[in-house]
Amino acid sequence: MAEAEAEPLGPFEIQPQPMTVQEIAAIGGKEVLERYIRRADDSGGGALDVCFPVLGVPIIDLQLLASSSSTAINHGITGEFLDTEQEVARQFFALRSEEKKKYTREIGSIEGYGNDMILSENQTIDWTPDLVLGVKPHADGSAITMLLQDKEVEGLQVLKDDQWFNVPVVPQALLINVGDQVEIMTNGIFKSPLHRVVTNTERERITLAVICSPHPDQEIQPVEDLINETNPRLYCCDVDAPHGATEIKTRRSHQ
Ligand SMILES: O=C(O)CCC(=O)C(=O)O
Ligand SMILES: [Fe+2]
Repeated sequence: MAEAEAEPLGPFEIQPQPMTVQEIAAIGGKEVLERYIRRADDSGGGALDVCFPVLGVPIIDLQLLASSSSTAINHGITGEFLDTEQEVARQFFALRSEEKKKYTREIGSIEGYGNDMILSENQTIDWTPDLVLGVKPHADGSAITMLLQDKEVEGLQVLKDDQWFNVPVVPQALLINVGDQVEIMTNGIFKSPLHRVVTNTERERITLAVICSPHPDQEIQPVEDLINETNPRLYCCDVDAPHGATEIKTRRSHQ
């Protein structure tokens, strides 16, 4: 097929370009051009000649996220649900020891009742905080741990700058603890804190913990983009090697 011949371009008018605001200002123009005038039906908000309230824009200090523990509120879990969870836990621990032992944790399992053994129903322990710790100093081997702490009774302590600090109770907030795996993945930017729980001679304390971890077969290592000349790799990818996940956990719990 023969190619269509291009139509010769006829004379065309050059449309005058509207002046920019800067050009108008430069020649001292005072009149507001029609196209800049806000019409009554322009969307949003009503009159412009009023005092506007200041919007509270939250400031997120990202540095705080790098601190080892943080408290999450407005997490969307209802207070009623959290109270029920805590009540169920309380009821379970109030059962007779032989009942609880039916749910004893099996060797190698992470599910089930029991940690340090109760030797007899009549066993008494002096819970004086100087003598007995509720939970020994450790860092969590998880990626993150979420703790629903007892609403009234403190006990959790975190080691910072060689000093133990009490973690305050914030009812129905979730305490998010960075675990060893996130410490490794962030190449040490987020630190997995050493923590422990002290006992209370007067009052019972119940904390619920949700432990979040990748699959045990999932090899973890620092994110490559976080490693550079100024931030060299702090952890190897092989968990059996020095500074691997296993090592960091044991090193910390023996400190
Ligand atoms: O009881 C607590 O508040 C902390 C428990 C804890 O450290 C843990 O479950 O790893
Ligand atoms: Fe812990």
